[in-house]
Amino acid sequence: MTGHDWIYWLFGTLRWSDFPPKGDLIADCAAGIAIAAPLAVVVLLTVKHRWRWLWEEWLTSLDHKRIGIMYTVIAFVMLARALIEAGLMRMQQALAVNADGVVSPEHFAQLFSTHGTAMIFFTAMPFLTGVINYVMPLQIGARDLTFPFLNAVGLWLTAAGAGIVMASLVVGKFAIGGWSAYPPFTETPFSPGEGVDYWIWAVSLASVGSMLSGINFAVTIYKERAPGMQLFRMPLFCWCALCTAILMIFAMPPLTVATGLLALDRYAGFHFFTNDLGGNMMAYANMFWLFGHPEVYILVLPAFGIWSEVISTFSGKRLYGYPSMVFAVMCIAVLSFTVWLHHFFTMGQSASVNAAFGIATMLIGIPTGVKVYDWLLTMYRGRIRLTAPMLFAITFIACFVIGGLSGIILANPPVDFAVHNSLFLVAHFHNMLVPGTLFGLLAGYMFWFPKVFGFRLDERWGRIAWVCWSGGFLAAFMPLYILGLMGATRRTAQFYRAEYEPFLLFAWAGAWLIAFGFVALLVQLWLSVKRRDELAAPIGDPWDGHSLEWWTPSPPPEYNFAVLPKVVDTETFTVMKRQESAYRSPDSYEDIEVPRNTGIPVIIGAAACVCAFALVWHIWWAAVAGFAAAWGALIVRSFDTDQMRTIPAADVRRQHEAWLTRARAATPIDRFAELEPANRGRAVATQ
Ligand code: HEA
Ligand code: HEM
Ligand SMILES: [Cu+2]
Repeated sequence: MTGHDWIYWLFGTLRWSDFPPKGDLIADCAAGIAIAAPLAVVVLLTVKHRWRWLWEEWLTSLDHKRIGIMYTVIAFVMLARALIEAGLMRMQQALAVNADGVVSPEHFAQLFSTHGTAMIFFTAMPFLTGVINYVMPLQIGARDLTFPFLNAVGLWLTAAGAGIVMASLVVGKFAIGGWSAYPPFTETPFSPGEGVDYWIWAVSLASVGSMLSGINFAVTIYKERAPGMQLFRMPLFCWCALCTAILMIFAMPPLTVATGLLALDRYAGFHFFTNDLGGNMMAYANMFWLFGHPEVYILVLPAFGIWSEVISTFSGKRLYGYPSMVFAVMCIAVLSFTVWLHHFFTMGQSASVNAAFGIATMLIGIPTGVKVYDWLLTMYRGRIRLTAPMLFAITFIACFVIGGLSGIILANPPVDFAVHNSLFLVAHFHNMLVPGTLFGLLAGYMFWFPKVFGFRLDERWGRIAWVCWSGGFLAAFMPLYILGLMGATRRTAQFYRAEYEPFLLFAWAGAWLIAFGFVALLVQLWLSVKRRDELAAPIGDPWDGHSLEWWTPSPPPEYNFAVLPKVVDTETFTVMKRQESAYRSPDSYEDIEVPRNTGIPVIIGAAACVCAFALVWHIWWAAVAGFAAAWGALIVRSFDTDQMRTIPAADVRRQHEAWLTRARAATPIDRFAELEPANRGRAVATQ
């Protein structure tokens, strides 16, 4: 064997030249941050002697609440990254009208590919999975998800995928084929090198993780509801979570298959999606969008659930038209599997096929409209409290209707031929994803934060964030509708028409405002942590809530409920408060079983990450080792018969009675002193 063979055997295609410096200032800064930030965390943890705490309390935890929080942390980290990329793209396009701008076309292509991938798979998905993880079991009166171990495996697979996307900042390059990675462009002849492989393995890990989460959520909702919690008594958020879960179960596998087949094409010389030897890229387009369209509803349905909770709570009213809301979500979920072809009207079907899918697409406007009217009617004559989440909700309704209507425009095949892949399309989908999904998740974060940590977030900075995000969104994306109609195409690094410039500059200013919005969120968090004693809300019901999660202490004990609630209504907690039975001592307590912590999911995630990284670089021995380690860890776990831990009834009683005593002693004024002074009067009035 020659020396060169040995290098290939050991390091695959990885060479020194794949490491920084890469000779490009922006790429090197990005690599620097991607190395320095985790290093800083490592140093901080070491200096503060926090490793054991992190491992024992967090990383190995199977508690759905902690897993939910860890998902949210991943989401925030990836949001920061994807926002920086978005800002760079806005800067490039604004500065590159009849000029070179700041990044090369190839770098620009990497930016929209990583931005799209990071936002969809590693920001929005972990965020919504995190919120469902945290809130859904509490709302249905359950002690955990049905499969806590599987839940942790899903988390660590997602983390592994995010790790792979982050690694591409430092080692080699990410794909330039967009978030949808269409072949034949992503086949080896057109995209040699590691970029597409990074995309394939990152997305594969995320897709498997999400499918596992979907199964877990659906089974939990079917099996773990508290006594009396009939399906039609579940809070609307749980219905949305259920429909999301079903979409995850059915929509993720086509993606896993599509990425798998693309991998076979690239690694083993298959021809599924090539233009010759019997391949057909349309098979990919169909599979990708068979996932991709339901995916956009996976992204938006949990947000619909959050909006429903936020709007009803801060309007001091029951949700208007609950059954119609439930049927609307179910209709949207079912219809979302019948419209995927609208993403490629221009790719050669007959006019009648296009018409069928166009009509199916437009039909989704009806159940969505039902929801919009129900939200408006929930607010109508309510005692509205304009807290930060509620302000986001109002912006959402106004903006989402505009984005929905632009979707209906795109659903007309002849019109779509004119604006397909233009900035009009980019405006449409950001108009759904930013005010719909992202604002929804941010509102959920602010709404449930006091539940999770026992103190509220600072309202003033919440409002500042709201102003920046809403104004920034409008400024950044409304000009894109106009640009699209003027003919500007998506995924374009440079334009040569001077009349685009003012709109692009305006959009860039919007991106800055959004960046301030993100900083405002960080300031809000920092200030709130500093002022946590003042903002404390330990009794657990800071907003005068309706559903069961507000009936536990904040933060809730690891077993969620000392005694399981008896559910009598969609708004059981409101009923309990009215009957003054919410804080009564139960007749008896029982021992509670909770899952023991285990490091195996972390090992599986780490092994999967190694395997994926090795596959990207063709380091076969490491890929096999990673794969074997992941499955080996799973097999080891299957022999572990001591997976549960019992919390004695006496401990449960002690903790619970202490909280009850405090809760009973609190007058309504005390309880709502947990609210910002401006809102206190109104909240007390709603009591
Ligand atoms: C959260 C994400 C999200 C959501 C909710 C939607 C919702 C909708 N989308 Fe969008 N869409 C995307 C994200 C989303 N989309 C993305 C990411 C892409 C591009 C991907 C890519 O190419 O990279 C895309 C692309 C896309 C296309 C492809 C265009 C092209 O490639 O050329 C089309 C075409 O039909 C479309 C249509 C619609 C429609 C009709 C809805 C409807 O669901 C909207 C329904 C809502 C309303 C209509 C408003 C409220 C209703 C009323 C007030 C009632 C009255 C109105 C009527 C009865 C009409 N979308
Ligand atoms: C909030 C500020 C955001 C800004 C300023 C922004 C900006 C951009 C820009 C400039 C592009 C490239 C458009 C082009 O092709 O010319 C883009 C693409 C994209 N964005 Fe965003 N974005 C934002 C938020 C989001 C969010 C929250 C999501 C998803 C949840 C998202 C998902 C996408 C996707 C999927 C693409 C397409 C990538 C591709 O072409 O393959 N974006 N964005
Ligand atoms: Cu679609």
